Amino acid sequence: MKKIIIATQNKGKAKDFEALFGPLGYEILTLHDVAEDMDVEETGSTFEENALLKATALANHLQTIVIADDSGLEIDALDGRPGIYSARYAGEAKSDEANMEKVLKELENVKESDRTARFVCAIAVASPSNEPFTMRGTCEGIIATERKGENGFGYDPIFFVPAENKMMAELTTEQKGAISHRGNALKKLASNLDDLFFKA
Ligand SMILES: O=P(O)(O)OP(=O)(O)OP(=O)(O)OC[C@H]1O[C@@H](n2cnc3c(O)ncnc32)[C@H](O)[C@@H]1O
Ligand SMILES: [Mg+2]
Repeated sequence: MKKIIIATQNKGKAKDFEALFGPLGYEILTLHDVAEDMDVEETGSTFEENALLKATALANHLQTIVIADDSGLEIDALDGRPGIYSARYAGEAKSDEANMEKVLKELENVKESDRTARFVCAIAVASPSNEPFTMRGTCEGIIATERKGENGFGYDPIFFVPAENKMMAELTTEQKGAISHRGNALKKLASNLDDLFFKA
């Protein structure tokens, strides 16, 4: 099977990518498979900058083409926070539970019509020989007042998707991929995957 390497430590993201790439005939490898110890500092000020940092570091290390994803949740009532700090919003321990708790508390007195938010995903593609590039996908939603659903990861249990009339964590991985920020970013790449990764 053709393999695509993703520079991520996040198992939830890896699962999303497996559902997106699997049907196209690709197997996913992550940092756990190819460079367990690699931890790139996310010092950029945008999703794109951070995705480029992660993809370029691993592409240089492995001398092959690599994808990275930098993503997060932008909440309008919080001026776009947690944004690029989504993974560590409640502290360096990177706890999904604590992050959701913090968001729910900050929105305690915010009415439903003002709880609009979006997931954002920047995907970077880097290789040793070509200029790296990025693409962005988004997914609009509303922050609920309590958790619901068992699927997904991160903020999925508090993110209501009006288009599906369900929480993100109530969707299957396949359903999520069809409407998610990650799926929408990848759609821009999918048409020329083979050209990019497996040029004869
Ligand atoms: O950097 P890597 O190793 O890829 O893993 P990470 O979890 O640190 O990833 P990011 O730096 O891109 O931070 C993304 C955070 O945004 C949130 N997030 C991103 N995509 C999400 C999704 O599809 N569903 C729920 N939360 C998501 C979640 O808290 C992630 O930890
Ligand atoms: Mg990260």
